[in-house]
Amino acid sequence: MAQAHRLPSFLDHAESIRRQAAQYLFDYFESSCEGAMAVDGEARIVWMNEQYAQFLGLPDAEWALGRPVEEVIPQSLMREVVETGEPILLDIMQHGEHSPVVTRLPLRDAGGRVIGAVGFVLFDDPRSLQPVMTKFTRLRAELDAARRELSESRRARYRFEDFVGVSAAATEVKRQARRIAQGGATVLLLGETGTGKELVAQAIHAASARAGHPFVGMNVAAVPEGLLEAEFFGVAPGAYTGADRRGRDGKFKLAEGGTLFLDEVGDMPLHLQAKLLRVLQEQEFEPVGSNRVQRVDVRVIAATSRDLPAMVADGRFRADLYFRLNVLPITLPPLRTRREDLPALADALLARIGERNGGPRRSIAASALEVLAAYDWPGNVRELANVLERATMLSDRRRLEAVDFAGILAGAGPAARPPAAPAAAPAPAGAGPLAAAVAAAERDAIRAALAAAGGRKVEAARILGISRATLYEKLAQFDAGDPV
Ligand SMILES: Nc1ncnc2c1ncn2[C@@H]1O[C@H](COP(=O)(O)OP(=O)(O)OP(=O)(O)O)[C@@H](O)[C@H]1O
Repeated sequence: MAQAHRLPSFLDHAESIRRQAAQYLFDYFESSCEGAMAVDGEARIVWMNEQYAQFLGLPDAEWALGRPVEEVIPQSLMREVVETGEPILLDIMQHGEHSPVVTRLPLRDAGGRVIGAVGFVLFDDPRSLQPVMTKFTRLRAELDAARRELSESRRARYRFEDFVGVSAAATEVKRQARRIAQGGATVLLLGETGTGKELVAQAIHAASARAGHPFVGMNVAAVPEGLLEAEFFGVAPGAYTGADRRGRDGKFKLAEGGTLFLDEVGDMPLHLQAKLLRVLQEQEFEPVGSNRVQRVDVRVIAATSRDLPAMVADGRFRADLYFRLNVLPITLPPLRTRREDLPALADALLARIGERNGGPRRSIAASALEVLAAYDWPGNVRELANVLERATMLSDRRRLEAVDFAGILAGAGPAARPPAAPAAAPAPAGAGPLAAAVAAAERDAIRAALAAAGGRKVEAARILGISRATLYEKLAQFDAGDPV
């Protein structure tokens, strides 16, 4: 029974169904479309239905038989189909006032030789295709916009002028970074969270010979470990099923010719450290699921808030990779060791906030700066920007006073408490819409956790009971200026 499909009677039966299907399909097409015709191997018309004859304005279909196709339809491409043996599946043919949508297929004999062609007029007007065309045009516009946005996001946003600081430590960072920008060597940026490592990385790229090429950033700690290798090196076509089956480029490929910023490189799993070392040394790698070596020309700027030498000593970070990365280290000083930068930073950040949110340009009073100077800033400049943004949202004063920071820095410890306010007591920190209060509470919790963890994000995430990735997401939202 299992072999029934090999029996001659079954094969006859199958062939008869196939023939009926072919006939039915042809009849259906012929009657439902606007016109149909066939030509022989010399492109002479051998058949045409009456609808088509009428459409073309001929006396009748028989009149066309035996004539070269161009004599009846001057712009026909049926001869091309016969000569090339290639179908023209969808085309718009100009015929007088009409622009019918047509399809043309070669006809072959049992030996595969082209013996003619058949053509159908699918619609007499391409407007019938309008819904499809509208959708196509919209999708293409969306794709173009997404591509533009992507290339925009691969451009460095910051330059050295954006790195604010007059202290000796800040000036030294800028001097070193400017010098390093000229060469092409790997750079290692060290410093606590929010000290400006990414800003400096972008500035180095923008001042380097690679400025015209992409700047691609990647936060190693924010990507789940299982996805890191694909994220870095890409995936070969066919390596995965589903959405990734066609393969995709990794960050190294995307950064070709430019700079790859690897944030939190200390969080890189050991097995990938070897692959990273190879790219740094040989400028080559293999995508996931491929053994074809790809070459890249990418400058790597790595950053970490971790103590890499201690990690090397513990065996959690490869010594050879550390030495390879540590050729040109730059340490960004924490904000609490350069409080003299606070006035200039507050000024620049208030200008940035004003530009983004609109409204009057705010300034900051000396009394308020005193309050800020007394605080420890575990989240460094990022935290300062967040605190200033909240103060501008909670206060209408154009010149922010100490009292405007009272509720905001209250959770930050006695050192940060402002002197007793002479003016009316400020509104409680939570007054306002619920979403804003929840967001503010979230920020306070994150700030407190970062303070307790001495600025180490992995530890702060543990205290908060959230994943590292979630913490990074929230910090990024704060950077993006999500209202709180
Ligand atoms: N010296 C500075 N002048 C002006 N803005 C700064 C400075 N340093 C940091 N910032 C701002 O602070 C925010 C955080 O900076 P950045 O993301 O570069 O820090 P990071 O050290 O890379 O932090 P993380 O380690 O958490 O990724 C950004 O909005 C950045 O523009």
